[in-house]
Amino acid sequence: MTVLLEVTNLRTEFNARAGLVRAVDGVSLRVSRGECLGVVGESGSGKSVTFSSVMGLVRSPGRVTQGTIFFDGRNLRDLSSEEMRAIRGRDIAMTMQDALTALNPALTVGEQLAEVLEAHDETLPSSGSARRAAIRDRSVEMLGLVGIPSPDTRLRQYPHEFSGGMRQRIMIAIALACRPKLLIADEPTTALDVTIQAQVLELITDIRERLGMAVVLITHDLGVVAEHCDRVMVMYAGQVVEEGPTDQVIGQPRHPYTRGLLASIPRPALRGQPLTPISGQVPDLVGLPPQCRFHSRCPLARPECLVEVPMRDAGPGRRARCLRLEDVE
Ligand SMILES: Nc1ncnc2c1ncn2[C@@H]1O[C@H](COP(=O)(O)OP(=O)(O)OP(=O)(O)O)[C@@H](O)[C@H]1O
Repeated sequence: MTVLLEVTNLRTEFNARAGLVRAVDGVSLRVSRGECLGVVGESGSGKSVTFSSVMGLVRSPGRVTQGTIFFDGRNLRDLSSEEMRAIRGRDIAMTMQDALTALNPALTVGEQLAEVLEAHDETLPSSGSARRAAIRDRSVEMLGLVGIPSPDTRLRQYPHEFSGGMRQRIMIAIALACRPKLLIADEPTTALDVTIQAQVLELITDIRERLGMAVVLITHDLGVVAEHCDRVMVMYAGQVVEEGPTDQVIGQPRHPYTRGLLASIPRPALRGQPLTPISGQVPDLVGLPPQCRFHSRCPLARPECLVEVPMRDAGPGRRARCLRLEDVE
């Protein structure tokens, strides 16, 4: 499979009152065309900031200060904000955790879909009425694709007229309207009930297979990862700590943090369980010394772990950031 997104050594910092917060520190990752990468980790581990950085959506006081972000052969960090705007929506789309705040309350769903299509769909006819008709047809098709009944009438309604699950679907419809090569879905099912959660995820997987799109699924739910992702990346305190094929990482985790995450969840009930592992807390990201960040919570920690730990080979297609990998079997 060819690589679609390749991020190398990404660092994103926030200038906060308490000091410089290194929310993302040396993150490298790859997403191949058509594959689904799961991204897991406790709250505050840097999942959203990593992918907001990829999208060029980090706002002041935040800033990407290091690294390359190659997408489809171009380093996105070299592009102007206008070029990035063109890529967002057309090539890469991101759905946010909260559909209500991501959607514009003042515009109908049809107007919001039309806005995206107007900006990015180069296949639309150029003349007035034919163009309007094509936009309408495409919008109805997109709402149909995400399972909104009576899309014709629903296009004229505003976001508040839809249920939470429907709003998630609409956000996905808008994200998919221009058939992006990559969909980044940030907690696509938070705040949805279990049945709707399953439907939204099925929908993303189904569309992924039909359109050959790559997906990054950011989630707290390892059951969701097990069911939908080819590979998984585990983040801790701004760094990737383990990465590899989903079945292997979940079946035989190598990093003590991943083991902790999994040990806290009874296996048959992998799905729907919150990630509340291991005692202790994620370290404060201000002024962290260059050493293993999991050290203070790690059952295997030794004094020699107080050094900067690189990602290491952990088996075929697998890597983990731990000096004691050989002892974790
Ligand atoms: N605007 C900001 N100002 C200062 N620090 C920020 C800001 N936004 C994010 N951060 C820092 O970045 C860290 C990582 O945040 P991020 O939202 O990426 O975590 P996450 O893993 O996606 O968490 P969650 O699962 O809760 O969404 C936060 O803990 C916080 O320290």
